[in-house]
Amino acid sequence: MTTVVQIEDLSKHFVIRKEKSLKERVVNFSRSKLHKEEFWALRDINLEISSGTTVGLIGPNGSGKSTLLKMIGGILQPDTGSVKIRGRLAALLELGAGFHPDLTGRENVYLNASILGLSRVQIDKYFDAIVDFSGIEKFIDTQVKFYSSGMYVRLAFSVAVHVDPDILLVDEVLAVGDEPFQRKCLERIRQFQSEGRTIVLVTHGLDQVAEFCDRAVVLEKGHIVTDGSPRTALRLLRADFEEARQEERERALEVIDPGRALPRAQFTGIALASESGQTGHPVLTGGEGLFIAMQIESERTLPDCIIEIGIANPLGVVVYATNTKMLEAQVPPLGSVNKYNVFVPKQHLGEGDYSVQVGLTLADGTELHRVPEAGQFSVDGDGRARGFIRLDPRFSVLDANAV
Ligand SMILES: Nc1ncnc2c1ncn2[C@@H]1O[C@H](COP(=O)(O)OP(=O)(O)OP(=O)(O)O)[C@@H](O)[C@H]1O
Repeated sequence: MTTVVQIEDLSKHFVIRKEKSLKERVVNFSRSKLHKEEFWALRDINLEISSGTTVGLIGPNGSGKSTLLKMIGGILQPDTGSVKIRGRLAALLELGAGFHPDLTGRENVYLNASILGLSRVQIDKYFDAIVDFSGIEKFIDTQVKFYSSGMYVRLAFSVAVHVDPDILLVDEVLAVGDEPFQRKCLERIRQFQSEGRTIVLVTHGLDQVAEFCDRAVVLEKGHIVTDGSPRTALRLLRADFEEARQEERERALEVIDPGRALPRAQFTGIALASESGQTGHPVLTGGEGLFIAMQIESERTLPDCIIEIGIANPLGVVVYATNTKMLEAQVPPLGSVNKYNVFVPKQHLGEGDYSVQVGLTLADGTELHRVPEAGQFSVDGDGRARGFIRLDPRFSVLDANAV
């Protein structure tokens, strides 16, 4: 496979202008109300993308994903380092990028496609297909400043996929299209994949990354923190999101509950085992049951706690969840160290990898602790089916002489 995008030591900084406080102005004898601050949106990025791969750029808000995509697309210039591209590139970046608001849809198709490298004759040839795919023929002679955001994206995506690109860059914008159009776009992306084109996708739709990408690059604060299989990247990113959520929750609790009336109680140990005694990351075969052992430590006695357990698939979708209240299980008041065991006999999960998540709440639903990836296990299949549940269908022939 050849390298079609080569990024070396790439950095990009922006200058943010902030309003000074009155105190700052007095202390610095300054008349200006603004002060400038340098901000590195990307720092020392090294990335190689091979032809025919689909790469998802993911990460929290403001981590630099769109900036990186714009630099691959040549819209932004690097402050240090370089971006080298091999092949024709089409980009669907921020809303309206590449479109002139005062021109009509028709004029913009010609403008945009010619910027992307198509000749007038080629655009004439593709014009009807572009408009047809966009589904906005009624508005093609309207100035695009009167378009809704969905109409913009419909036309822009349609141009991008008709200019025969080797590399397609797609930012989150697809999300503003309606569901049928999004489905159509994703089908087109699949077609591009089968044709061996390269796609770089920025998205917050983590399920989409798991479904479409061969590789996921996680950005945080302008740095690449993970680069690898979507499963691993998603697991780490979700764990980071959960950690950030817990920290935010702690901070919010400090504000509403300064003396910390809310008790500290948390899971201090989780272990999984198969019915046959395999521990660590057990592999369950033939409907074998699963044991989940857990330990909770609490700083004080707590009555009426609810323990939750969930099983999630590799995309993070919870395929099963329950709690001690739903199970009508008695949880004695929490002491300082508490040990429990949950046994799931005869599980009916389909072949694949799963994770166990646990949570602890008070009876009123107040969350005390949650561990999204408390343990992992796999289920072995017998090759008779795909999917997340295991059924036992029976096939029978009703009439074989109909023809
Ligand atoms: N033109 C600009 N001027 C100043 N700062 C900018 C500019 N463009 C981006 N930034 C800043 O750079 C950082 C990275 O922005 P970027 O849009 O790349 O993040 P992102 O990961 O795509 O975020 P999101 O998920 O919210 O779309 C942000 O803090 C943003 O405010």
